[in-house]
Amino acid sequence: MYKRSRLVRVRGPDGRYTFGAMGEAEVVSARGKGSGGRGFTSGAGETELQLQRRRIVDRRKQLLYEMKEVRRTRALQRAARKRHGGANGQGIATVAVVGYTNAGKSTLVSALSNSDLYSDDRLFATVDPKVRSVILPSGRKVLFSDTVGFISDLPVQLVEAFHATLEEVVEADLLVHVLDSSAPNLDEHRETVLQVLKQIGVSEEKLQTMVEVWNKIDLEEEMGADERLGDGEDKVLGCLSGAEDDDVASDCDDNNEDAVSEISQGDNESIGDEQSDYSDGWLLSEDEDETLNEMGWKTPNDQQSMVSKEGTKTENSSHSQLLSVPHVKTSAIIGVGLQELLELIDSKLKSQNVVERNIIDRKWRPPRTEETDMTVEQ
Ligand SMILES: Nc1nc2c(ncn2[C@@H]2O[C@H](COP(=O)(O)OP(=O)(O)OP(=O)(O)O)[C@@H](O)[C@H]2O)c(=O)[nH]1
Ligand SMILES: [Mg+2]
Repeated sequence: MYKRSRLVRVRGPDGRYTFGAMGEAEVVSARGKGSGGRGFTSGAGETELQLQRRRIVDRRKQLLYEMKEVRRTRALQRAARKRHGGANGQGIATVAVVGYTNAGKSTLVSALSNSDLYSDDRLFATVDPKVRSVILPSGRKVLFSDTVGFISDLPVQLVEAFHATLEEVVEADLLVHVLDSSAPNLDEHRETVLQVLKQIGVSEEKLQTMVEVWNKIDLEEEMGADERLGDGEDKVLGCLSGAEDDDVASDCDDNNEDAVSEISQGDNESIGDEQSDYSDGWLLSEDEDETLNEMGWKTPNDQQSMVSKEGTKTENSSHSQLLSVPHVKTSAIIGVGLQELLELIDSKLKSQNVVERNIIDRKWRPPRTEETDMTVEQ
């Protein structure tokens, strides 16, 4: 969608008109025959611009279809997991590991499960959740779901794209929030993650029971707070979060600036309706709001109004989160704090079971009537 809204005719370095950075200024006939760009078209056909647009639309359709399939498969897998009993007949509990991108989620899940998940020092290393089974100290088996990392102001399209992944989070029995303790903006990261969790419909109750892990404590000892985040990473995040800092903003736009300045007046007609959504309209284009509503998600607009309506409430709850201390400090790399984390997860799941059982007990207790009282007395 981003590319689609940026398909404009621009003058290339050789003086020829091209589409975007790489397109060709050819006029292509309906049969796909190029006419050499000499202004000659053979009958009704598609211009290169239309062709490029159609390709993008088709590709998007295909990807949306595939995502639907992924969601369907995962839903079936989750249902199967719930059916297959754990120790006492209930399904195997799932623990979703969430957190800001690059916090070390994959590394931590790998360390906990003695397996190897792909981890990398870059944004969005994980885009597909992987499930790993882990035996807790009590002997109980649980499944850890490594998830995609969050970033501030997750664009609508990305929220949509990660929907299947984020469903795993909503469905999980317990959430483990991994924070990079060496990140200078740890509080912002925490806020972002909480916002996204709320946005995707995680219940307040689950947020309350969420375990907070401060990872990378080995780095904490090694370096000072100021030299923590790499320059490049800051900039990328700045672009994604629409930062208004001049330095960052100009860096983000560098790639597009030439193209923008070189759009000549005569090109307006070929730009057509692209013109209207050229400037960042891709974030909110078309039916996105509808799509999200269909999924039962809160759109960014909803969320804004939700924040302003429930301003005090949101502030209060996030404030209490901000003041909270980490439950566990870990280093996924050198293996510190892992046992402690597993023990905490064990006890959280145990207490959850007790609460659930209490609710069921209460639900099934027959109503107290005089007759039953008398029966008991006899
Ligand atoms: N020093 C140190 N580095 C760590 C630790 N845990 C993870 N890393 C490094 O941090 C980087 C990111 O780790 P990942 O596990 O890919 O992070 P992630 O949270 O899964 O990232 P996304 O999948 O992009 O959301 C990698 O280079 C890891 O080696 C840790 O405890 N200490
Ligand atoms: Mg990862």
